[in-house]
Amino acid sequence: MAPRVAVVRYGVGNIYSIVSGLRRAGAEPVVVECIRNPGEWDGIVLPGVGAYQAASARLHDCARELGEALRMGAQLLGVCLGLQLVFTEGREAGEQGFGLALLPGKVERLVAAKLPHIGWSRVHRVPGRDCRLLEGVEDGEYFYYVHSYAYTRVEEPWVCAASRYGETLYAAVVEAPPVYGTQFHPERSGRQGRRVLENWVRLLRR
Ligand SMILES: NC(=O)CC[C@H](N)C(=O)O
Repeated sequence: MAPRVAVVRYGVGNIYSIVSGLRRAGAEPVVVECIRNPGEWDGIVLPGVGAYQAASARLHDCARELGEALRMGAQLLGVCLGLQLVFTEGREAGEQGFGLALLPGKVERLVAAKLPHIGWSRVHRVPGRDCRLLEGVEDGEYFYYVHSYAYTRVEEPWVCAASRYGETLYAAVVEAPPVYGTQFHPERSGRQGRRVLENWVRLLRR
């Protein structure tokens, strides 16, 4: 039985590449506006397209049920914007927005000559930290990014891999079970991205 995964649609961008990536990774993805039946889900994905403020406003409408689903055993995967929404707050377009605060800290603007960062960057594990999403992936592999903001407290124990863009070193992979996230887009990162999704799906109860 394929694990059931809710893909929360809060942004305006195309989420169907993450839906097909999850299906290829062995899950049964269902696009939802909000989490209504917390016990129904083995996994919840916060996809990575859209603006922080709009997404956080929509997501707060179902933060309670999302938290209940995690308490009932669902695993969370935040992708790009979705990872950013896991933290306490984010700053985008000069405004302050509030995330789900599942992990402490804020998302900040990258320091670089050219933004957004659109393209492939190397992802390096943080030495000594277990990174289940990167199992079977070579250290220094390239993953695809589209962002201007990131979580930069790479010294925190839940950051298990990092990338650098411009002058900013930032979290590429975050793991604090049942919360997982990637700043890159695994669904747009070829075979190594597919492996990341397979690793996450494998964590879900059957
Ligand atoms: N892909 C995205 O939606 C990017 C997330 C966020 N808007 C950022 O610029 O970092």
